[in-house]
Amino acid sequence: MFKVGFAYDSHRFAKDRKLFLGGVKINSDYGLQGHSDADVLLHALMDALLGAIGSGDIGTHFPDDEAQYKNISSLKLLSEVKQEVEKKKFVVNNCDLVVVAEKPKLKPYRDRIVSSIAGNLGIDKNRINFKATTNEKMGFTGREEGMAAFAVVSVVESKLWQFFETLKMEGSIK
Ligand SMILES: Nc1ccn([C@@H]2O[C@H](COP(=O)(O)O)[C@@H](O)[C@H]2O)c(=O)n1
Ligand SMILES: C[C@@]1(CO)OP(=O)(O)OP(=O)(O)OC[C@H]1O
Repeated sequence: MFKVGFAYDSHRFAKDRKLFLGGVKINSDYGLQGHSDADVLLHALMDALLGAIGSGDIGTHFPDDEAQYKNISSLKLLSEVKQEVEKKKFVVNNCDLVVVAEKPKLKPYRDRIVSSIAGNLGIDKNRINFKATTNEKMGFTGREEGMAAFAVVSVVESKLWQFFETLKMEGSIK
């Protein structure tokens, strides 16, 4: 069985905070406000993964009033979400991710962000697509009050995935 998940997250800019996107430290005068490291991109990705497997959302798994999550790296939370995906016997097929921000320019970080997420999820880099867009100076992102991110993911049942892998090895499919 194939399933898809979709998610949105946003965080307000804050001084004296480091900016992390996809687990990668980004050069910026501002970071993002949050209980965790506020990695808005990983938050959208995790919520999309949890959505795909019917497991709620990050706020339920990692409550923002629990001290253990204070300033936690969202990469650690992503590892837990990955375990949840495996527990439900699914494999991540692909992720399409977008950050909405006027600045900083994120294109130069694309490869690092993709590698970071692929490494954490243990999947091929070609299964992840990252992009960034401005909001053409409109709305809260346009006014540079914060950043937003969207994520779409697809997951495949592990057994079906193994079946496809066998077909690939036999050369029956690409
Ligand atoms: N924070 C951002 C925003 C955009 N980009 C890149 O610029 C391209 C054009 O963006 P528009 O919002 O004007 O469509 C976009 O496709 C990205 O390649 C970026 O790197 N960082
Ligand atoms: C990531 C968590 C962890 O406590 O905290 P925040 O960084 O505040 O992020 P948000 O997306 O507002 O809420 C989800 C929480 O699970």
